[in-house]
Amino acid sequence: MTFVVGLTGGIGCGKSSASQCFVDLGIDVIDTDVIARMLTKPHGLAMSSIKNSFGETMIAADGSLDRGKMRNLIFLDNNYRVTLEKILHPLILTETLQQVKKARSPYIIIVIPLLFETGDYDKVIHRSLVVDCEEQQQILRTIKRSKLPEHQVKAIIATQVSRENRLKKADDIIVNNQNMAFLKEQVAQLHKKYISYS
Ligand SMILES: Nc1ncnc2c1ncn2[C@@H]1O[C@H](COP(=O)(O)OP(=O)(O)OP(=O)(O)O)[C@@H](O)[C@H]1O
Repeated sequence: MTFVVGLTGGIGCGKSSASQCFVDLGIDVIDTDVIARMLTKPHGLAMSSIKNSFGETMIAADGSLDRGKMRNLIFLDNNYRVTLEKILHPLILTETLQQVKKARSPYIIIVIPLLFETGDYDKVIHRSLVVDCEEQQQILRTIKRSKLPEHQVKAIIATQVSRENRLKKADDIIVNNQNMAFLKEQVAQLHKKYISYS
C-alpha cells in the first residue's frame, strides 16, 4: 500500500503552494478541492443531487454550481452546509480513492482542507501534514487571492477547526510564515522523510 500523506491547513495558509512544491518533486498530488470543482461543473456527478436539494437557484447559467450564491447560503444557515456536505463528501471520497489507486509516485499527497473536521480520511492517510501561518497573515493572503471581504474570510476561519487544535493533531508542520524559498526548503526535507517511510 502506497504511503499517503494528508495535507491540510486553514484557508489561505498555503496548501496549494505547498502541494505545488511536492508536484515539482515528482509526487502525485490529489486535491479534494479540485475534485469538488469537477463534481460541480456542468453535468458534474453532484449536480443532479444539488438541483434536487437546492433547486435551480443555485445553478449558474452554464449548468455549474453557483459557488458564490452557495457560499452565501451556507453562511446563512448551517443546515444548508450539512446538506451540501452530505452530497459532496461521499462523492469526493470515492473519486479520491480511485485516484489513489492510479497514483504511481513513491508516496502520495492528498490535499484535504477539512481533514480534521470530517474524519472521512482517517483510514486513508498514514500521516497528517499541516501548513500553518499566523492568522493575520492567513487573512491577508486570503483577501489578496480570493478578493473576499475580511468579514467573510473571518467567518470561514470560524467554521474551520481552530489553529491550536490543528497543530495539536499534526504529525508534521510546515511553518509558512516567510517566502516561497523557505516553504520549498521545508517541503524538500519532508520529501526525504516521506521517501524513507515509503
Ligand atoms: N510562502 C509564501 N510566500 C508568498 N506567498 C505565499 C506563500 N504561501 C502562500 N502564498 C500566497 O498566499 C495565497 C494563499 O496561498 P494558497 O492558495 O497556497 O493557500 P491555500 O491554503 O491553498 O488556500 P485555500 O484554502 O483558499 O485554497 C496565494 O496567493 C499564495 O500565492
